[in-house]
Amino acid sequence: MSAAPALEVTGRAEIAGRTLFEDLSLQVPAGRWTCLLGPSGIGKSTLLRLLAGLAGPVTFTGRCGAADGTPLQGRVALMAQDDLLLPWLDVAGNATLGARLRGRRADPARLDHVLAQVGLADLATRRPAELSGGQRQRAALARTLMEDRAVVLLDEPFSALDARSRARMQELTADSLQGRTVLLVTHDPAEAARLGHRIVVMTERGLHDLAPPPGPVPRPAGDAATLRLQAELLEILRRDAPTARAAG
Ligand SMILES: Nc1ncnc2c1ncn2[C@@H]1O[C@H](COP(=O)(O)OP(=O)(O)OP(=O)(O)O)[C@@H](O)[C@H]1O
Repeated sequence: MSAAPALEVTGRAEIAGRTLFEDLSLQVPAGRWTCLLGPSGIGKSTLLRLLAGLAGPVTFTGRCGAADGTPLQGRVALMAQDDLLLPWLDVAGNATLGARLRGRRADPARLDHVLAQVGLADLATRRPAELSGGQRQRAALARTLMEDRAVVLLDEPFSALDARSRARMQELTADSLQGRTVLLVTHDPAEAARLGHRIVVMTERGLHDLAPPPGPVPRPAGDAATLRLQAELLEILRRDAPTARAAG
């Protein structure tokens, strides 16, 4: 894996003739977890797609990419909100798709390890249609972990999981992605408070930066400072428009 770079997105974006954000300035520190929250439709997934080089219908003006100026291509993995599993491939085939698309053979020992980590070792030969929503999401997570990239963009990666699996997958992912630059989009204040070295709320008025609780991630869910931040985040998200200031 190459060294994990810091990321930056500075500029404005428009989609279908509508301004999505203006004068946005987001810095994502190198080798850390940044959690991004905000109301539905504000542009969080769009930011991830821009960083992944998938602009789609978005017109973006500004700087978007690694702060070291080197293209992110080949250094970034995106786990999209939609699991994007190929229906004709089984779990193992989907998890190793990236390697095969690059004309390589995935390391079978690593595949076994990752599938065991996400709890899908016994379901490796199942097709997506034979999986539950949570199992599909874990298959998509396995594919992302198999990519072994320095920059990992996660769009609500644990949203379909039951509480127990969610806690386990948060811990596994935090452990597996140590030292990488991770940008995690989530609607869950508890998740952000557990996992974020940096926590940013995106609103119509801009970015709102919150000080993370002390301690290494993943923080214990019942930790007093983590619970306090969770409550603060919930309050901010319930308010329509928190005081905005550029996160930088
Ligand atoms: N292909 C498209 N054409 C037109 N508008 C789009 C398209 N894709 C997304 N949008 C609009 O862009 C805006 C931002 O979408 P985006 O998916 O980035 O929001 P989000 O903050 O990630 O929302 P959520 O939390 O619901 O996933 C939304 O208003 C959405 O309707």
